[in-house]
Amino acid sequence: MQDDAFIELDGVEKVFDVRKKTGFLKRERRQVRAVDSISFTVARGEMVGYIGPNGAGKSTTIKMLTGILTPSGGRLRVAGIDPSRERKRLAHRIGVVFGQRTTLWWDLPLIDSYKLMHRMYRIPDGRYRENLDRLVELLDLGTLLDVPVRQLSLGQRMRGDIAAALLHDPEVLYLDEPTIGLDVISKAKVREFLRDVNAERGTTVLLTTHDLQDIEQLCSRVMVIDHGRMMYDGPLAGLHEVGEGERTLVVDLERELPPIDAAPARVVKVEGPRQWLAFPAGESAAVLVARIAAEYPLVDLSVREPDIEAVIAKMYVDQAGQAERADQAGRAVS
Ligand SMILES: Nc1ncnc2c1ncn2[C@@H]1O[C@H](COP(=O)(O)OP(=O)(O)OP(=O)(O)O)[C@@H](O)[C@H]1O
Repeated sequence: MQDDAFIELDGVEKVFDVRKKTGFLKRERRQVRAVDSISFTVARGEMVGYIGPNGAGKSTTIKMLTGILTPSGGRLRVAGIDPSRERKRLAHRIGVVFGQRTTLWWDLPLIDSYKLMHRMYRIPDGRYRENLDRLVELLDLGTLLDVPVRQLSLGQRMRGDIAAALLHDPEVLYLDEPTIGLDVISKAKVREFLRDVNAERGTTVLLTTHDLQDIEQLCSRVMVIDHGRMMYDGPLAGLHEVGEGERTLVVDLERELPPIDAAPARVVKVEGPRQWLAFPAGESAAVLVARIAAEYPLVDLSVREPDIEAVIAKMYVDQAGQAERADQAGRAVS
């Protein structure tokens, strides 16, 4: 592992047991491998994007990093601490913002949530006041402190949540969709603030988002996860290589069996009798299927194009479309 690694994951897995009702009094047990042998390190002071399609395993990873969930396997450390074993000790060193949910008290004025956090985190009085003043100024919260949280707009609430996550000077900040639903101006404010916190305080930031502009404007590195597996870890500019040249064959066998042996295809995931095989795009799927069918009890199959590539392409197309529409609107006005 890197010496300056602040966040370290080595072969981390999370498997959920899911029970599904399949009939009257009949339930079927199934395992969902939400995070599948993920390894990465983040250095102190780095700002890294963590992206992927819905259900890819991003939130599950963040929940393990905060200690809310215990990994099913592998090794995970944040600031040298095992999050699930020492959740309280870690809580003093991390800040979390879930864009879709608030950590603030809904019916209380914003300032009362901060006062409660002051006590909960046992922040020394001087430090609390200094941080509060700085955050109120930077996030433009002055006129909002006496307003009950439920009366805040989404953008105001988000700024309130970000301040709450930073009051105790955490060394690492996990942001799960911090700009979701915000207008262009609020997005710009939040991004500018995060850039400053990272630059001035050296706060390590892990950012989950569906908005590639968040990544473009904030992160020099991006990690892409799909079906619980790391697909890409590198600069944003290299993203177009993700998934290029590979397709996936999803095979349903009659029963659970050891991973299928069909080189050059390789098994990338197994869930009960279902196996996922990645194979070079240039190979014939029909030949591969015939080979597997001759040796294994095949029930069903499908060929999938790389999901992540499609998702990222879609993100780019959506954003290019938005930029074009904004451009056209701007031209119409002028
Ligand atoms: N508590 C749980 N019990 C069972 N399955 C779960 C649980 N939490 C997550 N999962 C499953 O694990 C997989 C990964 O979910 P996760 O929420 O981590 O994805 P995500 O990448 O954050 O998605 P999104 O972008 O939609 O928030 C999904 O298949 C999800 O249904």
